[in-house]
Amino acid sequence: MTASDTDPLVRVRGLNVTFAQKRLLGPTRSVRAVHDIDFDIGRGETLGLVGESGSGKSTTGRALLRLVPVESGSVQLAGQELTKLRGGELRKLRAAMQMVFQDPYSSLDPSTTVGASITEPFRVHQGLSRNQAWPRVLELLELVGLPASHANRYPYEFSGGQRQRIAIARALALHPKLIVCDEAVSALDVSTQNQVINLLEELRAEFELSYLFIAHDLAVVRHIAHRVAVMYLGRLVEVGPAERVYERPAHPYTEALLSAIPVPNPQRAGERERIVLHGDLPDPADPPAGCPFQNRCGYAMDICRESMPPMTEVADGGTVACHLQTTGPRLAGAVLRDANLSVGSGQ
Ligand SMILES: Nc1ncnc2c1ncn2[C@@H]1O[C@H](COP(=O)(O)OP(=O)(O)OP(=O)(O)O)[C@@H](O)[C@H]1O
Repeated sequence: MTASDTDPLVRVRGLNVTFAQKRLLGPTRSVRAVHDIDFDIGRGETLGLVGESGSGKSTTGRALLRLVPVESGSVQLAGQELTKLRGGELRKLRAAMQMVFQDPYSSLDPSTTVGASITEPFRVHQGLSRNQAWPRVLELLELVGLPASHANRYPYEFSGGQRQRIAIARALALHPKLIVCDEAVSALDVSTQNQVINLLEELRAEFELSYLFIAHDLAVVRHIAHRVAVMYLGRLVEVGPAERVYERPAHPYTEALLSAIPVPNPQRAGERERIVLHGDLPDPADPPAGCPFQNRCGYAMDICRESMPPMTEVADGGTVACHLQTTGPRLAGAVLRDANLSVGSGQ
């Protein structure tokens, strides 16, 4: 099957990932980390994937790259089904899809110069010697804003932001189509975060890259995502154009995540009520009945405890899995609060 330029680069349908978790006490249990999710990523598009720790974001990113076993569902890259690939075909795929992690220390060998680390993809995938790959390494370092002369330095000689640039340089080596950035800027201070995000943005525009940009914090994603997908307990609960999601969240969980972002303009500070989510994310091995968010949702109705809401279209863009969309008032911030539904508000 071939894909036209207008088809999405990535097409995920009905993706499920289940882990067997061994426990010290008690039998091994089965945890569905990703539950029947669908999404697309366009060519040159950045999809932000947000949600609390444990919601299944990293597992989703890893499943795209086949770094965790896919239980069922379809993942296509440019029209090619990836879930059935083996051996050499899988290695080719790994060149087209790369991952940048939160902690580049884990991906950069501390005892190897960064230049030598960046030669690795050329050696493994293209059979080049270190000398043959070296000119490309120098180009890549300059592309990510580092002097080529730093190629002979070791990871510990760089700051966190510089190490992340090196990880990005290595990810770019084989001209990928998609980069999964898994909390790639989360450990950096805000100004370094902005610099790395600006770099990612420049590279996206120059090479028509697509990103799955994973972060637990909606504030980080705001500056880079064209669309945002919100994940809760292994499920996507809302997907939509970034502007709409930030201005008019359609899911109470998205609204709560947004309410935790400080409002930069003090004159607007009173406009957004802080919504405190009580309790932790439920145990994914023992999810609540009905909607997975119902036991923490200030708007929960009887139906929410009984049945899983289907994904439905939001009038001004995207989709949401929430009974409010079909039953009762739709969530549109102030509208719901005016309707005097209970919102757990904090300080
Ligand atoms: N290799 C694994 N073996 C067993 N369980 C796993 C494994 N990886 C993830 N899980 C479980 O899957 C669920 C989702 O984890 P995942 O890391 O994908 O979430 P996340 O949203 O990325 O959170 P975080 O930001 O903390 O990484 C969690 O319950 C986690 O314990």
